[in-house]
Amino acid sequence: MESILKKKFGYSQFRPYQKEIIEKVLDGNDCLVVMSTGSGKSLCYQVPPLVTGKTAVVISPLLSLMQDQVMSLKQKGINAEYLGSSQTDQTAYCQAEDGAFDVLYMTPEKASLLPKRFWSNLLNAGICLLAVDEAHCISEWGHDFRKEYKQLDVLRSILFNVPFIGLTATATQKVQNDIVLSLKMIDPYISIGSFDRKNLFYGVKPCCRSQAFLEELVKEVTKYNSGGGSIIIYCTTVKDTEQIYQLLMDAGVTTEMYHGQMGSKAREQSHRSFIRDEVQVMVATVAFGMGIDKPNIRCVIHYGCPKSLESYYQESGRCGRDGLPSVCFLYYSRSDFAKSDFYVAGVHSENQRKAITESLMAAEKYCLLASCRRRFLLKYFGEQWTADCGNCDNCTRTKVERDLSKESFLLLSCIQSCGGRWGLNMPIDVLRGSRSRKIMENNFDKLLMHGHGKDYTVLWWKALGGLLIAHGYLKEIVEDLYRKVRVSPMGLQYLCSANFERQPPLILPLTREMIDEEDNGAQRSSVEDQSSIAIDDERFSEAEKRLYSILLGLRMELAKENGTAPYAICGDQTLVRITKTRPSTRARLANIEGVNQHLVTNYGDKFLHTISDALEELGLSLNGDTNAAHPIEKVCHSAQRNLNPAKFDAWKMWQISKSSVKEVAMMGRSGPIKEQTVISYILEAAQTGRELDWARFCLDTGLTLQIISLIRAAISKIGSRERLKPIKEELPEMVTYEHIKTMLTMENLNISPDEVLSSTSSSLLGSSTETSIDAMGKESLVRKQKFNDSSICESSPKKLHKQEMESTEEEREANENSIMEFIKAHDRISATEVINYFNGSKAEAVAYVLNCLETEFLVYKKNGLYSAL
Ligand SMILES: Nc1ncnc2c1ncn2[C@@H]1O[C@H](COP(=O)(O)OP(=O)(O)OP(=O)(O)O)[C@@H](O)[C@H]1O
Repeated sequence: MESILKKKFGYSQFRPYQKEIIEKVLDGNDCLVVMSTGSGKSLCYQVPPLVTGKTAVVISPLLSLMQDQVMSLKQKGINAEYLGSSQTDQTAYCQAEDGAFDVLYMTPEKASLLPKRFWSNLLNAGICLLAVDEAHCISEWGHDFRKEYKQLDVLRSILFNVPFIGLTATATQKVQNDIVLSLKMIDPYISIGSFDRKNLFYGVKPCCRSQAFLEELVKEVTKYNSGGGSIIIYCTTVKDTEQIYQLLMDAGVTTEMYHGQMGSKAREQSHRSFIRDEVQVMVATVAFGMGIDKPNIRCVIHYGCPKSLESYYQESGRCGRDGLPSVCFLYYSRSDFAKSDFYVAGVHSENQRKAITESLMAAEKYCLLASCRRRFLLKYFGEQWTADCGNCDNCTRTKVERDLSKESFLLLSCIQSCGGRWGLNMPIDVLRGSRSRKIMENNFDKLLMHGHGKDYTVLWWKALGGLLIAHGYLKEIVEDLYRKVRVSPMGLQYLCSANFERQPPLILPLTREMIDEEDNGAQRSSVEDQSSIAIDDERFSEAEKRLYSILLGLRMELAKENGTAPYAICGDQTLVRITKTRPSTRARLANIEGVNQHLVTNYGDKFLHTISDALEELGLSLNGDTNAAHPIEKVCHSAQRNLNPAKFDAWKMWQISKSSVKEVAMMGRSGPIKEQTVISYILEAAQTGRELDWARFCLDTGLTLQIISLIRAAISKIGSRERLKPIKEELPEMVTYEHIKTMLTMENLNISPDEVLSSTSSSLLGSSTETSIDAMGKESLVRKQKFNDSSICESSPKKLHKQEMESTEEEREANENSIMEFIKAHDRISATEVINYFNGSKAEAVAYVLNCLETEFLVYKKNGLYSAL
């Protein structure tokens, strides 16, 4: 399975839950998968057909989504197709029933209309699973119920022995039960992952629909747009969509628009140009919801509160699917919360009407919150999360807290005196001294607190109401589809402990609305400070930024040539890794996380040539930061610790000014210092998170692969790496304390010395080896006689060590098969170990075969260690 994962998808390891789910499906179990948006659910049904050679049938709600997925899979060399009304290829149907496709998508309508003969033919050819994507659509309790999904149960009796998988990102317990029952699942394996999307920043702000606000919004979008990523602005109405689209276009931001009143051709066109990166900004209604599978959306803005918290989670979840930091903003106005009548119109089922009203209430609460938004979201989906996330507006904003005992007492006692039969409007009107007919009829003008709340606006009181609900002093219920607010037992307790003159302190954080209201709405129309959340630019140098944009151009060109979307060629994060790594060979390219075999075979040479052509002008070297090839778990330890000026100077001179250790030693702040001291200063800088060119550092300090293996042998002999002295005592004089410290520091920082040193030694091997590998392309596995070519690199550091080995051990010669066998038997083995083992062949030749095996996707290297694929 791992081999399929790397070859077809370019990934070196499964994400949490994926492997278990795939194994369960392969064992024939039904499965229910509830995992966050962008967590990688699709892989759970895309891998089994590649393992079994049988078709996976996938039910998906939208044609556009199916088309995008098919396009993406084709770029991975996976045979995929969809059946639906817009399928123009008539042969697709016949091929589908013959089992010609690995993955076959269809809408629920299509699935229930296909004749039995189709299914029995496909069953004969082989079906490995039936996946129901967006499975929450099957449930009336779900936020997006679709009646066509209900008919899918007929397939159960036809596909009796085929495992069914239901997949969704949003399912409460009720919805989960409904999915299992509706799909007639038998003892399903249920996998529920976290709903947390760590890379997303959540922000909310009240807005008024003024011209000034819209202008601010346009400014904001323009700013994000200049950062390069894609943006979606979701509007709640077609009118808003058209207005914002026009404003953006007038401001010179090339934008697409998508809503239900557009013709299907126009919508398709709009969708396509957004997906293909021809435009960066999309203004849309939620009609442009589920179908978006674009990984590099950096910002999702909701202009207007969505109809439910589930929808918000789904729609904002389109953001940052490639795992890079991205932001989700929600701009609401109070009138958005009064739309439940509109949403329930035409819905006959009482259950569904209640579910819709409650979901809107949850979205309202999310908007009005003064505490951590992520915690609220996760709690809503049943996850316990106690800490503040530090990655939402409420966590990052300086909290303004105040004693609101007087105001809270007034509101609580007024709600209690009004009999708990109303929403917030009535008690607030009483507090503000209204003499409306309703108030007079109910004698509420006689209440003690009547008119005592005039100092604050209606909106301020509503915000306080929301705050008291969030803190448990009030509770909101839905009765006969009306929202009512009552004092909770905790609120009653508070009322009992207080009276009109004196109340115990009640310190609460002010919500943004309250602050804005107190400032007389001075900031209400602006989107201001949210923009301070900068998207990490991956810490590119200027030259790397230019290379990245050249590679973006190449990807776009390749996508156009192949009629596909740039992200289907490879994701942005993969492109970042290619930029940082700057591979010189197909093997190095293949090794990069996210690069699959299809890319290497079809576009590999174009990438390599583009990189090598650009480098000279940009002043960058080939085979740059080889550790950037894989996702690195961030090393935090002491990363933020400051360095003292002498250490910082030493690091700066070496890393930035590119001086040698010797030169730095000569130019110490207060006179020359020892080279050993310089080395330890630089290593300390690396430990505090500063960048270091490890390849140059190893060269400068004389650390070689041979020394690394000697140090490793010494460590394994004494069984500890804690103290340097015993290690040093096991080693020849030539190995210094600085060598040992450097190797240990690299390993502590999760940097593989083997990887860094193989890259330096293979660049030392000169271009003849590299070119011959490239020129031989796909059938390039090396022949035996090449190994004995003694002209290659007489001075390789490995040679000395190999001579030592040769004198004591039998000679083992390397060839493609013997190396493969060796790696299979010793999973996760370093290049040095392979080279040392094959003592009958030259080190360079062994490295060369390893390179070729890697290009062929027969072996895979991670953290400098090889595994067989
Ligand atoms: N094992 C993996 N390693 C790295 N990336 C992965 C892995 N599995 C999936 N991905 C990537 O994660 C992204 C999201 O995956 P996917 O589209 O399957 O999400 P999803 O869970 O179906 O989301 P949604 O519910 O929003 O449709 C894709 O770009 C996919 O290629």
